Amino acid sequence: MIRVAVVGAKGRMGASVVQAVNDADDMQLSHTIDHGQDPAQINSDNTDVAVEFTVPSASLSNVLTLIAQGVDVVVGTTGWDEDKLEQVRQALANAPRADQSVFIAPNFAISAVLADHFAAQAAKYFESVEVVELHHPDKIDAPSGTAIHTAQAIAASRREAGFGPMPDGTVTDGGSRGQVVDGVHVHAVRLRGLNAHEEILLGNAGEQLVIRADSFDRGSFMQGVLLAVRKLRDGGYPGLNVGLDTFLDL
Ligand SMILES: NC(=O)C1=CN([C@@H]2O[C@H](COP(=O)(O)OP(=O)(O)OC[C@H]3O[C@@H](n4cnc5c(N)ncnc54)[C@H](OP(=O)(O)O)[C@@H]3O)[C@@H](O)[C@H]2O)C=CC1
Ligand SMILES: O=C(O)C1=N[C@H](C(=O)O)C[C@H](O)C1
Repeated sequence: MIRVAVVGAKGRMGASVVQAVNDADDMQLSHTIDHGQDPAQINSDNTDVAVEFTVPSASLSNVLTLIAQGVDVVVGTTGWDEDKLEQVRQALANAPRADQSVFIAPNFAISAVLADHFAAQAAKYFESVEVVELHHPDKIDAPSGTAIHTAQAIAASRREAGFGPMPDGTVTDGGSRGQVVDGVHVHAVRLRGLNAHEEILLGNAGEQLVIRADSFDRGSFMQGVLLAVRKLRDGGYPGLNVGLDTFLDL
């Protein structure tokens, strides 16, 4: 049995992970931790893998604590940048176990991971690309971590293809052109009734391709979360890995 701890267990995602672990034949829940509780209760004597879904302002500290406790960590919380990722790499270099793993995924839903992958492939064939993400209104960060990741993948693909900036004659902008991530405009919609959705719009003169992923409920993320837990428990992914495509044959 894989012993799994959940950090952020009372949250929307954390509660779904608790249920998914309880429903899995090969896993047992070791600890549930939420705001105000010390994640250092989790250690390598009681837990194999900790799953972390909290808030961007708390996630790095939780992950560093769990690394020091000798536990592998699967992280779904957003808000990661290169500086934070480097702190995780440094902590792993000094971790209690030589083969310790941290796995971070901007999105655990296969539809979103494939949309991201296809968008990067398609980006080198289109003059214009913009990203629209649409979420439930309780989400605290915008744009979504997934949309930032998608925009960065599109930008890398365009750079590789030797593309310059996209055509854009905008002169006045009160904010309606969205946030520019690595040269790609990203727009965020917050609407009651939505869960997690992303559209990538790609345009050439006279044609358009739209790639869209919809997560209608949080169950869509659970298969990816459990896959990551099993992969880390089986070993073979020491250090820091980012993105569910790490485990997929894309
Ligand atoms: N990678 C993926 O596939 C997905 C990622 N996400 C991301 O996951 C994160 C969580 O989302 P969601 O579950 O909707 O958010 P919620 O606000 O529902 O849950 C966050 C939980 O973390 C708790 N929390 C806050 N600070 C700490 C702390 N220091 N230690 C432990 N627990 C803490 C909160 O408690 P309290 O409210 O009392 O402060 C709350 O219970 C977000 O960053 C979101 O973008 C979401 C869906 C999918
Ligand atoms: O907060 C959410 O709900 C989600 N957050 C992640 C993100 O910001 O990309 C993943 C998914 O979009 C759901």
